Amino acid sequence: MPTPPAEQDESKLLLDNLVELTSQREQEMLESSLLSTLVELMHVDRVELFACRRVNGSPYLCRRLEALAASGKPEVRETPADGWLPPSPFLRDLFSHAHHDNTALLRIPSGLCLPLHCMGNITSLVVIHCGPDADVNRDMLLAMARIHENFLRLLFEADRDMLTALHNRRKFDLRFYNLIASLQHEAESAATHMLALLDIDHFKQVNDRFGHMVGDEVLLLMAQLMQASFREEDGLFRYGGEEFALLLECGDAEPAEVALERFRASVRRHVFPQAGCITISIGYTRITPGLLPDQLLEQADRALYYAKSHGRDQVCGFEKLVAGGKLESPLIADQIDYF
Ligand SMILES: Nc1nc2c(ncn2[C@@H]2O[C@H](COP(=O)(O)OP(=O)(O)OP(=O)(O)O)[C@@H](O)[C@H]2O)c(=O)[nH]1
Repeated sequence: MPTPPAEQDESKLLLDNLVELTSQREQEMLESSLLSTLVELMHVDRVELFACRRVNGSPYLCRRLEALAASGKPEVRETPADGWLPPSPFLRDLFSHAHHDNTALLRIPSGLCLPLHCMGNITSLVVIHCGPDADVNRDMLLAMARIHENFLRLLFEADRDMLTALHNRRKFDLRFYNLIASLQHEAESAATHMLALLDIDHFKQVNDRFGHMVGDEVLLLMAQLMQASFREEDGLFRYGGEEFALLLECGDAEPAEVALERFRASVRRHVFPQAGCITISIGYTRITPGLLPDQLLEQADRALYYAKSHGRDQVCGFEKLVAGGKLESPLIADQIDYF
């Protein structure tokens, strides 16, 4: 029996949305695609996404995205940040009891709440504003959530370093290039952005004296110390081997310098099992709009090289070294090359 035209339209809409959903390569794009798909398939006016995280074991939510029905494709936009807030009472149970229940779909006063998981944690909540009594296709909704989660896991694995679980070089490149592109478009950025390169001192000796497994453990512990020391929104990456990259945002350069120096001192105080005392050297530079990614990386790398060749266990800023006459200004180098 031929399929009725209305069902054909629904199936085509579903397939088109699945194609779009699965072609995304970034978490933000994947989420925006899911919201827009849900608005279309559920025939609702509004779907929202809340990011979830735990601080000292307690869950917090932050409203991030919303999709609104529009003529043609739904309109997806970032919502103004309200900050991280504890979940409302009817959502609290979700985080305590139903945490591992992958089929949870909650009725809430405004409609439905669909939790999304990645690596065993609820990473976001989707709120579908369909009213309390809407008749919904539960199976289809849950299937969409599972497809989204599978792709999220693939993205998570593609973006992470296997040893430390920090973001990897691929993710760094993407984040760094996007940041530079966004700064080019802002006439004057209110925030200061810093790029720092961090390298473990004499790491070869750790491997040589204690073996690669202990070396690997030092890398893993170093990543955990970084996560405990820097803010959630700071970008922390394993750049390669025993080198890490950081992207920090702050009001001006000084707090970033203080944070880097505080981290260097905390590593120096830390006693690593077997390897004992380990030090790090850090080179950083301000992400000045107009400079290319390679130029900025070279500046941070020159500051790191300076730290390494002047005793290690220190934090050096490129701009300060130039101002102090300890490194040649890139402008002078350019002029020499040019003329
Ligand atoms: N265990 C372990 N070692 C690694 C890994 N990646 C790189 N290394 C080692 O890191 C060491 C880096 O050594 P070098 O580049 O000579 O630098 P260093 O000994 O840290 O000396 P300085 O940087 O000059 O202070 C090499 O021995 C690499 O084999 C890894 O994933 N695990």
